[in-house]
Amino acid sequence: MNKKTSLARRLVVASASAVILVTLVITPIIISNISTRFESSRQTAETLLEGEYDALLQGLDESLNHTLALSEFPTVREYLTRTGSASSPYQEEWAFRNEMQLRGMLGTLLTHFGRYTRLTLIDTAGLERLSTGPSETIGTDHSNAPYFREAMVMENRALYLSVPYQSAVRGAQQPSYVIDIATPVLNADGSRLGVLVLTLSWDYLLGTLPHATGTNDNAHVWLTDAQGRWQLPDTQGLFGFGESLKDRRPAIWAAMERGNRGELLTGESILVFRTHDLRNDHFRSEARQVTSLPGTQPWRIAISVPRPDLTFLMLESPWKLSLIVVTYILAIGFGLFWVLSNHRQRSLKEEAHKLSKNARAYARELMDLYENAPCGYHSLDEQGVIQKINRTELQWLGYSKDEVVGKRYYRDLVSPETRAAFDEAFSAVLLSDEHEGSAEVELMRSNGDRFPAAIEASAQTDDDGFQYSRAMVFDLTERKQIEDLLTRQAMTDPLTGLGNRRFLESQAELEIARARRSGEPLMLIAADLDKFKRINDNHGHDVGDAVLQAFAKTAQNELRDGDVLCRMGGEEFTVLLPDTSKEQALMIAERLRVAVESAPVDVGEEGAADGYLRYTTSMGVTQVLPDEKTLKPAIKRADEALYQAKEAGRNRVCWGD
Ligand SMILES: Nc1nc2c(ncn2[C@@H]2O[C@H](COP(=O)(O)OP(=O)(O)OP(=O)(O)O)[C@@H](O)[C@H]2O)c(=O)[nH]1
Repeated sequence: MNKKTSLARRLVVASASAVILVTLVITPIIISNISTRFESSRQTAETLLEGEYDALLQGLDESLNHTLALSEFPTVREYLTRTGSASSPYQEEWAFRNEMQLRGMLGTLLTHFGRYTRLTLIDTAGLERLSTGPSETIGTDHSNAPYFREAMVMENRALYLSVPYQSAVRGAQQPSYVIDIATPVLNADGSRLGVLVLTLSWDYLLGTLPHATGTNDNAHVWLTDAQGRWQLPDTQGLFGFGESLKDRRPAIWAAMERGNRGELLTGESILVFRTHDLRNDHFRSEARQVTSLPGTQPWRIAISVPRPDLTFLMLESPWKLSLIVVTYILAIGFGLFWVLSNHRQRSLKEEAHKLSKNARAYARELMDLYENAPCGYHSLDEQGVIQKINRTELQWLGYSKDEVVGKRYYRDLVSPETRAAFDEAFSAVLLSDEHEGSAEVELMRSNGDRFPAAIEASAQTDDDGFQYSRAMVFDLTERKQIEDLLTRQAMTDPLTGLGNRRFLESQAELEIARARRSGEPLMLIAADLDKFKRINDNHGHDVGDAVLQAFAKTAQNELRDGDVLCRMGGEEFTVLLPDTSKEQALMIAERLRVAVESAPVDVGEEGAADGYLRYTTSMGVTQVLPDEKTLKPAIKRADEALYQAKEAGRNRVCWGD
């Protein structure tokens, strides 16, 4: 998985975690809020139900009482008592006044209360005797109407209540719902005079209910008859008048039918309900008995309020919704920020890890270079004690790190002969302005061997001054060997392998000094091959070379180890004889002369007739005098003696004073 995918995945996880976390925190709060709100809604619904119930019954009971009061009104009785046409002008006048009085009173009643739409007086024959309302219908036959038939058999103060129905109302363009309240009109002696019907505006009655229109708290009033028929006009948009709740909401209806009071929860609302049976519960009125059509009572009255849920709460309190949204946004924002900053930190850590890995590898490399460098490295403290030393130098010296670090003075590893040079260089490192010093010394291995080395050191300082001295050490063994070889070559005669004039001079210094120390005489022989030019000329240069080599060999055989034989150039040779007397020197020279004379050189048949070339040598012998610091005077004397030997006929030895 690449880095981008992993970051995207972590961002998603962080967002999801933030959402889950916030949800976990706010869910109990919301649930508690909903439950509090639920309880409050339930109580509101119950309070509203009681209010609606009381208002409905109060309005209805008032109307019942009005009906009863009217039926006992004397003018009403008198009006119904009158039968046939007047027999005298007085009676006619009285009847007219009675009717006017009644009409005036009823008109006042209708306009005063506003809730009644009509009042009808029916005589015992079922004929309408008087009515107030949208139209005069005197003489109409009501004998088959249920309210007439029921009222005609009722006792005093008993009432009949019709179901609400639609009817034309005076002054209104649309028909509206009304309910008829009928009661018998009896004379004081109990004889039946007729029936009084008061028509109550159902719309008006319901309009007095505080929540009938559903404008308060989103509460709705429900009212059905005993069959579940909706008894309210379609003002709340729930059901139409007469619609069957039983068909539309069977579950609710079934629950409502099960008890007189109760509470129901639907998906969207809380519904509290109770029943009211006008036939039994009319005790706030003065009616003795109330009758209604079968199946219309009891009423079921209910209040529904919206059931609080999350959406309800949010819509109810937009600031809560905003708070929740802001909380989610903040949590997600924090989650994303956390992931991004964490990602950055991780990248930095990885980078740092990489850098430190590189640094470690670099340090290892440096350490490797330090330890296995072709030169030695060491660090000394101010006292010259070894603090650090690399593997190369340890191998040269034959020690382990533990044996020297912190334990040995470096100068103890320097040979006593070269220790002064080391001390001087170390002092320069400590004390000189440059804090640098170098020396060529001889170092001693653990097994006692020595080897030449060059040390180049410098001091490491900081604000506190000297910290330690760090030195590079070079093994000079090879260089010395090369130098020695070059020196040897420079001092050696390539033809004979003997030392040359330079070698003689270097040896002369030593021998002169030694002779002076020992007091023993030092002798010098100068030898020169006789007629050598002729050998070259007669036998060739190669034969000449062979003769020179033969002489060197012969002379080496005749001389001791301590004697110094050199070829001075051409056919001239010199011998230094330490600890040798004049007699001995002359004897050695003579022996050499004889040896040469008696040892012809094998040059092959082209070189000589018998294959052997005979040659001789002349020598001058002298002493290197004790007061002479160089060989020069002695060589001069030996050359003079040699010259004498040549002059005297060659192949002889002469002494030179
Ligand atoms: N083959 C050979 N000849 C050399 C070498 N060095 C010098 N000579 C020769 O040695 C000869 C020396 O000759 P001279 O100095 O005249 O002396 P001589 O012939 O020995 O005569 P006397 O010394 O008087 O007996 C010269 O011919 C040189 O060329 C050498 O390395 N090899």
